[in-house]
Amino acid sequence: FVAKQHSERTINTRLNSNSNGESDFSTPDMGDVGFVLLAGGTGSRMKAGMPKQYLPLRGVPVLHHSLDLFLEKLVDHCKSNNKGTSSPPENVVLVMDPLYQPEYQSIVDRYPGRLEFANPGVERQGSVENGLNKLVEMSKGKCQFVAIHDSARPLVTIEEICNVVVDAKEHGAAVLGVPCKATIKESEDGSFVARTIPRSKLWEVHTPQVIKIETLLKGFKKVAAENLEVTDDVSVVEALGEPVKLTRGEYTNLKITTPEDMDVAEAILEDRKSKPVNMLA
Ligand SMILES: C[C@](O)(CO)[C@H](O)COP(=O)(O)O
Repeated sequence: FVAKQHSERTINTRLNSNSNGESDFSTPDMGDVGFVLLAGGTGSRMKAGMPKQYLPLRGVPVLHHSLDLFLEKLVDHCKSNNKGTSSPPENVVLVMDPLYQPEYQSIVDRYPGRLEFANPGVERQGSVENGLNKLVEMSKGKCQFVAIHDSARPLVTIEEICNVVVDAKEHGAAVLGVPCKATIKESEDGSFVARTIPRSKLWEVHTPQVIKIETLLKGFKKVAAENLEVTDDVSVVEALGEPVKLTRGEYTNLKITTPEDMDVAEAILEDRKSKPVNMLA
């Protein structure tokens, strides 16, 4: 009996639902949230001959996991939760190198008005700007918030997405993250330690990063005018001096960067026994 109870609890924790099959977290209205999926990178650290977002993970390219989540699983989740009070997301922009776009045209055609391409910029911020402009255009101003996600983070969960959207709606901007486990040292020259940053203050941030569109547009202007270097999206909000909520995420939301990350991601998906991504195969 104890073993049965334990295994039921484990399963329910994994699925994040109670015994009635309802989720244990709140599902926000996603009707005014658009998704920008960044898949324009070259993945040079992977040394795989092709960008990491196209490498096979559980039989489908890495980026399909996020596409499937935003276009199918999250939509199903919103429809089946909160008794119809959470409308599903309607707009997804896929930022992708024009070289690869023809290969993905048939997938885009399967979601008319819901999925569109944007071209990458030179840096991350350029790609985000292009994706955001496309989102504003395709949603005809309906989207108030943008959720920016790295296609190299295929393990993000519906619960994490719901939590970060809830926080962004309350605070204007929110980012998924986890407290740092390692001690982080700073170096000026890459050879010697300059200082150690108190670990209790450090968070490793992930994506999606969810931001009010109006704020992000304002932030882009400041970043361009002051030539600021930003490596993530909420930095733009920080530059404006506006608050960014840290939403506690999962350590499993890793960014596939080097070859061993693929093995870890495969193992996590195997452990979750997650539903296969077959609609895009
Ligand atoms: C946004 C990010 O995932 C936060 O950890 C990270 O900064 C992205 O870096 P990338 O070099 O644009 O992949």
